[in-house]
Parts: sequence; structure tokens; C-alpha cells
Amino acid sequence: MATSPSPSPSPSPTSSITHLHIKKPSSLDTKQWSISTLECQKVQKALETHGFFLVKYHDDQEHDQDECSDLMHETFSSMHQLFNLPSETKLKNSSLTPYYTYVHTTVYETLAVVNSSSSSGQLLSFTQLMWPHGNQKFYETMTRMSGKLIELSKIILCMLCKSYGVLGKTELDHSAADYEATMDALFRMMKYSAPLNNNNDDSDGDDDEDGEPVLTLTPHTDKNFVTVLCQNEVDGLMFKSRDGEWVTVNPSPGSFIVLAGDALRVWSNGRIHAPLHKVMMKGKKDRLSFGMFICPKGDKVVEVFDEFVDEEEEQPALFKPFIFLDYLHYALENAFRADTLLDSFACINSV
Ligand SMILES: O=C(O)CCC(=O)C(=O)O
Ligand SMILES: [Fe+2]
Repeated sequence: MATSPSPSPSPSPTSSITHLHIKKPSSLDTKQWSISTLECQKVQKALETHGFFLVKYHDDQEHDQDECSDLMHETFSSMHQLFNLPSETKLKNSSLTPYYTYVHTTVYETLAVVNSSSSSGQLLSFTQLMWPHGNQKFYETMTRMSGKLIELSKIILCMLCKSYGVLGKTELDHSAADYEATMDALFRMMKYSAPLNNNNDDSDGDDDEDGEPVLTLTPHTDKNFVTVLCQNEVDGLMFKSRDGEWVTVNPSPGSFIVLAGDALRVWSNGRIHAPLHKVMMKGKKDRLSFGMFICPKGDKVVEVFDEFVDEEEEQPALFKPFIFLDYLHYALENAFRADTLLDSFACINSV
């Protein structure tokens, strides 16, 4: 495993965004890891300071970053096929759990597959639901990509645990005996329509950046532990910094965006920042993105990890324990208070 900061930062509001480069360790068994604490501390610092960072990730089979980029391109072309299916087909992707289901507005669509690892069979069922006659290419591409995202999210959570010195002691470590019984890996695919897509003809010579930005995904925090996102070449994702400024993220091709959600903020007793983020679109190109949302299972209790509480040292728990599914329902009903959602739901001293 090796991580390295990006080359010299430019003097822009985005200059403090952390860029890491992670190579898959030879073993996912954390007892055999040789990851330096310094690298793990970069993950902790980025999540505490900004709540997100950018990362390039490749495994042993990928001799260079291009192969990861190829898989990203294949994923986006499979997603084009998926979103082009008739609405009545996509509506079959339903679930009673909020966020685990097909959602569509005039400008935004998302489909979800829960526990999309190759062993679960869920991606196969999803593919058969969407294409009753089969779509092997879609199935294989999504299996490879979601496997990579699950792997990366496990590595990131373990790097964080290692940095805090709690590896092996918490359910966030994937080697915990009950990890699979505790966590859901929710793979979601998103499409944002271009505001100017009534005129997709580029023959007027204008570039695609014209027009005023339009809000296509409202500001929110993610509710889960950690999210790993990837977008096509169309930017639009913005994060609200701790000092209240909206910062656009322009990941370089082949990069993933990692962000912390509310469950991680609770687990860390408020040390980790779960940033508000939104999507603003302009131009004539649709935006596609996909992400792996690592969530507590619906019936699991989200609570502050013991190691971060010390009543005598004036570090009391800041949040009450809660059932994750209760929080998802509360979030749906209270979306208007996105910036204070967790505090109003679970903060012990909230007013
Ligand atoms: O599409 C993106 O880049 C962000 C998606 C997102 O924030 C979400 O689905 O929670
Ligand atoms: Fe989000």
C-alpha cells in the first residue's frame, strides 16, 4: 500500500483538497498490513478537516491507472443502457427502505442494488430484473466495479481505524466477525439531466459550459458511514466547507471521491465531518455518477464508539444511540433541515 499527496497545490479554494493514491495491499487481512500510520493519518485528517478526499486506486492486476479508467468507462456505458430502459422496467427496482430504491424526478434518476458483491447474487437478480433475456456485459462490469468499490471502502475504513489506534476493536473493521451481518454495501447509479439537453446539437460551436448552474441534487449529508463516488467527465458535485463556502470538486479522470456520512460522525463522536454536498448542473451533457454507500443494516444501532467517550476527560458522548432505519425515515420527512438533520435527531444537547 502506498499513498502520496498530489503535486503542488494551486492557490485556489480547492487547493486544500486531499488527493491520495492507494494501491491494493497484498492481503486484505489487516493483521498482515504494512500500511504506514502516516498514510492512515492522511485519511483521518482529510475526513476530520473536510469530510472528503479524492483517491486513485488500483489493484495488483492493473499495471497502471488506465485499466481502472477503462473499467470506469465500461461502467458508464453500461449505465447509459440502464437509464435508457423504459420507466416501467426501472420502477421494478423497488424497496421499502428509503434510498434503496428507484427514485426519479424530471432532472434526476437513481437505481440501487444492495449487497452487490459477486457472492450475494443481488447483481445477478438486478440484471435479470432489468433485462429478463440477460445482459452479461452489464452484470460482469458492475460486478467488477462494485467489488472494487467495496474493497476500497473497506481499506479506507481500516486506514481510519488504524490511525485512531482502534483496528480490530470496532465493527468498522471488515475483519470483525460480524461485519457482513452489520453492514450493507449499497451500490447506487445516478443520472442528472443536462439543463440544456433540449439542444444537444453542438454544431453552434458553443462549448458545453454555457448557461446558469441548476440545482439537480439538493444539499444533504450522507446518512451512512462512508461513500465512494465516481463521476463521468461532467462536473457538478459541490461540498460545503466548514467555513460555509461551497467548493466544486473536479476529480481528475480515474479518481474516486470518498466522503464521510452521518453514521461516521456519530461513531467518531463528532471528530469526523460529514459534509453537506449537492449537485449543480450546467451545459448540454448529462452527468452520470455511481457510488458505494457503506451503511449500517437498517435494524442496527448507530452509536458513539466507546473509545471516543471519556466522561472524566470532558469527552461525553455527543449523540444518542439510534436505529439506522429510524434515521433514514426521519431524513426523508425532514429533508428541508438538511444542515441540522443529525443534530436535531440525535444530538444530546440539541435545542
Ligand atoms: O452524484 C454525485 O456525485 C453525488 C451523489 C450523492 O451525493 C448521493 O447520492 O448521496
Ligand atoms: Fe450524497
